[in-house]
This record gives sequence, structure tokens and C-alpha cells, in this order.
Amino acid sequence: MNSVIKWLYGLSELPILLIGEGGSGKTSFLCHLLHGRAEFTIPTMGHYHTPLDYKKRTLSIWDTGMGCFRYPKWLDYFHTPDTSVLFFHDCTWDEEMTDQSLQTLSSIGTEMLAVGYRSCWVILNKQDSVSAPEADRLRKLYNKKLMDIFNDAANCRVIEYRVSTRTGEGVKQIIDDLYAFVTGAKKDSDQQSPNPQPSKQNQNHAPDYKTQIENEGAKDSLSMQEFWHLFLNADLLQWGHRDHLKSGYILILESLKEGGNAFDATQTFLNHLRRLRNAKPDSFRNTEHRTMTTFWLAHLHNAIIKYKVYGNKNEFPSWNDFQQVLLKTPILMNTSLWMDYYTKEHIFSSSARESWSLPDIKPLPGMASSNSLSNLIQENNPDRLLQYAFTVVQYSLVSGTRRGQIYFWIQIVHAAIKVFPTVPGASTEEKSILEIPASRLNSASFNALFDLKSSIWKEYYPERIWNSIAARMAFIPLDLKPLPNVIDVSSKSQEKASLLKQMESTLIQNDSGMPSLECLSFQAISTIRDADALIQSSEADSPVISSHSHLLLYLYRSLATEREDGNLGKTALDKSEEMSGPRVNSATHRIFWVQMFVAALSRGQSTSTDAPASRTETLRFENFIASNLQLVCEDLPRLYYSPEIWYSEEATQVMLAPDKRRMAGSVSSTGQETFDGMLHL
Ligand SMILES: Nc1nc2c(ncn2[C@@H]2O[C@H](COP(=O)(O)OP(=O)(O)OP(=O)(O)O)[C@@H](O)[C@H]2O)c(=O)[nH]1
Ligand SMILES: [Mg+2]
Repeated sequence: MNSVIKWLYGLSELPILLIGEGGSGKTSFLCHLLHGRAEFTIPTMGHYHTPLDYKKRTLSIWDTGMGCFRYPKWLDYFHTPDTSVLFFHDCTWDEEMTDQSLQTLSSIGTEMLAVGYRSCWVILNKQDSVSAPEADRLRKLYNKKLMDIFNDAANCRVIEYRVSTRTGEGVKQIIDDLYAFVTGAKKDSDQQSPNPQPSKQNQNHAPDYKTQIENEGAKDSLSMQEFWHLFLNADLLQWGHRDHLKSGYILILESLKEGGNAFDATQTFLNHLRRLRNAKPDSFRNTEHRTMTTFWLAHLHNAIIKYKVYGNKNEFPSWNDFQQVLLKTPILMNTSLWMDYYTKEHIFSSSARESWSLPDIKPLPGMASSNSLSNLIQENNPDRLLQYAFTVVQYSLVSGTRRGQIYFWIQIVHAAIKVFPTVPGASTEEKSILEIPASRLNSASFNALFDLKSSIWKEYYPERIWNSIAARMAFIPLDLKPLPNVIDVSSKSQEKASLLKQMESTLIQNDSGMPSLECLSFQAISTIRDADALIQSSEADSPVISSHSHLLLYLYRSLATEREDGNLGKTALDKSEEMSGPRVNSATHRIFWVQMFVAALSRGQSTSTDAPASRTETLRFENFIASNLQLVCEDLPRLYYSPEIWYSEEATQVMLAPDKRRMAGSVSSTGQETFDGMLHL
């Protein structure tokens, strides 16, 4: 795991770990270091890596949040024997908090001793707010504690001078001292290269994979359809590398068309393998290995994208292009390809067999490199049918009026979109347009499909009712004809092929960007509806999370009242740990959403946009969602994490920092903290 973390975040030089109880000033310290001033901070969750060029070296600074302490042995993942630890204490804490902080230092110290350590310096922070004798008292307490734990005064000590990460006093001196200490003490063993070399076999031999592909292709007399038929019936006469690639190619291609990725396709592939094994145990041995399957599907996925993008093609390749795709990426023929990425110990571990595990030699191609910001594409679509709904929704949510009209639009949009499945299907036949999941639909396709007009209300209401005062307050029963349950796909837009193409390109674009405002607004409507239903039932307070709307409502109810007492971060983590269910069974997933929530609530705090307490809970929740539309986007993690990291076993165990984009609560060296989602809305 350590090596995974190392290549993932480039933890190559002078690692420095900032730890200490929540609110002790770790992030403020980093802000001062980077920007030379204190900034507004929100509680940090998880671990964030910031490289800082300093003198002639790069400091690899890890800011941690209190979430860390909650995972057993978390230090194992982020602390190496060459890490310098800076432990923060808030001098204004009362006795109870001080005891807790001392205990935390004990448990961290014990783990450091087990892993091996370089140094541990205690920083008595916020001395701008306490007297000198109080700081002295604390210094003695901590000196004794350090002696008890490490008995190593040369490397483990309390900083003597005054420190305040608010005023900046002492900050530069700490880093100067640490730099001098580390560069002076650097051992020879540290110069070792962190990454093992790629396997010799792959370096020395460059087999002619192209010729091999051509030879095997020439002998392959089955059409792709025939192959697939035999595969489904477990009638394949052979089950070699090419057959694996072929079936994987079909599955990943179909998954891609419906907005899926290697991870969605992995489960389908494993299901097929199980089916084949049950049908013909002698021909299909039990070689089920989740990491290996995902590894190959991820490579096939990249090969398909490469073929499409570099070939300047508008469409995904077809089934029959398999041979051509293979020829463009001949390395797929290398059955030992995984050796470039995984050590044997790692890939043959039982956890890698059962769950997707990140490679420990180098990242898969296409995986975002450390902290690179993805270019967010703001859709600029002139054909914005949903804009109608959005405008009404936004107006209604913010002003609390015209509820009648908004519900009309909800019904219309909902009736139309009902023909889309909410969950992507797993069938592998050629996809029809109606198999694109609703969550991936964009407004242009929606418009083209349903041909709805902003004037459609005229079919249902006379103008005087539509514009009446009553319609502003509540939903008015329909006057002219009932609302449809399902709207037919417009007959004008039956040209499936061209629409499918349009959707495919949207899917690819959406991979790196946020859905349009219209889509977010649309999703917000259903979130609010779901939340309302949950509030009516008793399910809202259940920590067994049943849906994304439930997750949002649960966090909202747990945290919205907490922001006054300054303990938001701690409560958020406590609450998040009570949650269960498939959406939150990974540490990274859970903390990601909690962090998003904390950021949203903190923003509310700083801009005071919250609804008055007199409003009903549903309305307050509506108001909160309307001000933080990004939260309704279930795909939000895609903006921050590559799927390889997001779905990895490692991410399940500890909070892994995002690799595509920084989250609120972390500080970057290029700018100050970001409040996610709102920047590009
Ligand atoms: N008086 C005083 N307040 C400070 C000082 N440094 C930080 N603060 C305040 O303390 C609070 C917490 O600071 P952070 O830097 O967010 O603390 P943290 O250790 O990163 O907290 P977590 O991320 O929750 O673990 C903020 O409100 C800061 O403004 C200081 O030197 N003096
Ligand atoms: Mg912090």
C-alpha cells in the first residue's frame, strides 16, 4: 500500500506530515506557508498532498484531517520512516481536550515507533491567544510525553518559540529549521529509487505482436456475432488470450456506449465467466480474479478510446473493428503486461483477487497524474429545453413562489424522462437509444427526443389559470386534460443512429465535466421530491442509506443544525460513520460526500444564505439544495477521482485524496481554498 500511495502522490522528497486534533491549525499553517497569510478554513477530512518547492528541494507536505484517526493503522498508509511529523496543539484548549490531544500523540507515537520514524516536533499553536506561562506549562507537559514515548530528545521535541498560524509568527522558522534538520540528517538509504524496475522480460524482448495479431486474425474464421453466440452458449472450442480479449472488447464497448467504464464491465464479465464455468467446468477453469479482469478491461477501454480519438473517428468502433483496434494497441497481446504494473505479491494477494486493487509499480495508462486539474467543460448548448424547467425551478426555489408552475414542469419532464431506465441495463445487444440511463441524458438529446416546447402548458391550462395567484402558491389540478404519465418519444426524432452518436459524444464530454445547470436542476427536483417522501416516512433518520437523495437528506438533517457550535467536522465524521449501505461502504466515498457537505454548509455560514428557521424542513432542504446544486450530482466524484482510484480496495479502507481535482478543505499552492462545484456553475 505504501508504494501505491508513493507513486500516486509523488511522495518522493522530504515528506512532512501535519497531524493533530481537529482545529489545531494544520491547514492554517499550510496556508501561511503557501500564501503568506491566514485564510478562512473549513475542517479537513482525509489527507491532502501539497508539493512545495523550497530552496533546492521539494517538500512533500501532507495536510491531514481528523478523519484520519478513525481508521485503524491509518498511519501505516501515509507515514514512512523518512517522514517528518509536525504535531499541532491548540493552546486555547481546555484540560479535557488537552488530555485527548496528548493521548492522540501517544497513539501516533506508538505507530511511528512500529513503522520507523525520522522526527516528531510538537507545535504549540495559537499562542497569540494565551499567556506565556500557559504556553510554558503546555511545553513541559508535551516534553514529558515525548520523552515517555520516544526518549529521543534530538529528533522529538517541542518547538520553543512562539507560534501562531493566524498571525504567521514562527511559521517560516519552523520550516527553515525542519529543512535544515532533514537535509542535514538525510541518510544514504533515502536515495534509493522508490519504484521497482519494470519486469526484465518486457524490457529485453520486443515480440512482434503485430504479426502475431495478423496471424491469429487470419486463422480466425468466426465473425464477431458468431463468436458472441458461442460465448453466450458456452460452446467456444477454445478459450485463449485472444478469446478473452474478444469477449472483453465486446463487453467494454457495450458498457462504454451506455456511459459505463471498466468497472461496470468487470462485474458483467465475471458473471459471464461464472456462467461459463457452471455450464462447462472442464473448459472454463476457476480463474476468477477481479483485479486482473479490471486491469485487462481498463486496457481494452483505453485501446478503444485511442482508436476512436487518434483515428479521428466520430463513433466508437464496431464489434467488427476488433482486429483493427488490436492492431493499434498490439501490446494487448502481451499476456504478462500486468507485470509492468503489479508485483507478484500484490496481484496474487487474496484482496486483489476479490476486489480491485491499485497497481503497486506504476499507474495504469490514462490515470490522472497527481493533482492535475481536469479541464472542466461548461456545456454551452443553445438547444436548452430544460432551461425552461430550470428557470422556473430556480425562481421558485429561491423565491418560494410559483409552485404551481414548477410542479407542472416537474410532471412534464418526469413523464418524458420515465421512458429512460434509472439503472443502466447489462444487456449486450446493440443498444437502442432508450437504454441510455436518465442520469446521463443531456438537455439537447432530451429536446430532440421529446420535442417539448415551453408553451406546452397551454395544452393543459387556460392562460388565466396558469398565471393566477393560486397557481403561484400551489399546484392547480389540470383544467384542459390530464398530465401524461409517459410522453412518447417524438416521432420526428426517431433517427436513432444520429441521436445515439450525439449522446455518445456527450457521454465522453461529461466524463470530465459537470452536468449542465439544467440537468442539475432537474436532478434537484427529484432529490427534493424523494426527500419529501422520506420525511413523510420514518426512513429519513435511518443511517441505512437507500438512495443518493437519502444520503443528502441524512447529512443535511444531521449537520445543518451543527454549524453554530463550531464542531461541524467532528459531528460530520461521527454521523458519516453511522451510515451504511452500498453507497457509503468505502471510507473514501463516505468522506468525499461528508467533505462536500461540510464545504456547502461552511459556505452557507460565510454568506448567510440559509432559509429562516420558520420554514418547513422540506423548504429549508430545498433552499439548501438550490444553493448547492452540485450535491445532487451523483456523478460528482468523477470530477475528482479517476475510477481506478475511486473503486479501488485501497479507497475502501482509507480516505484517498482525489487525483483529478482538489476538494474544498485542502489548500493548493496555486490558489486559495476552493468551494467545489460553484466555481464553474
Ligand atoms: N487564535 C488563533 N486561531 C487560529 C490560529 N490558527 C488557526 N486558528 C483558527 O482555528 C480554526 C481551525 O484552524 P484550521 O487550520 O482549519 O485547523 P486544522 O487543524 O486544519 O483543523 P482540521 O482540518 O479540522 O483538522 C480556524 O478557525 C482558524 O482560524 C491561531 O494561531 N490563533
Ligand atoms: Mg485542516
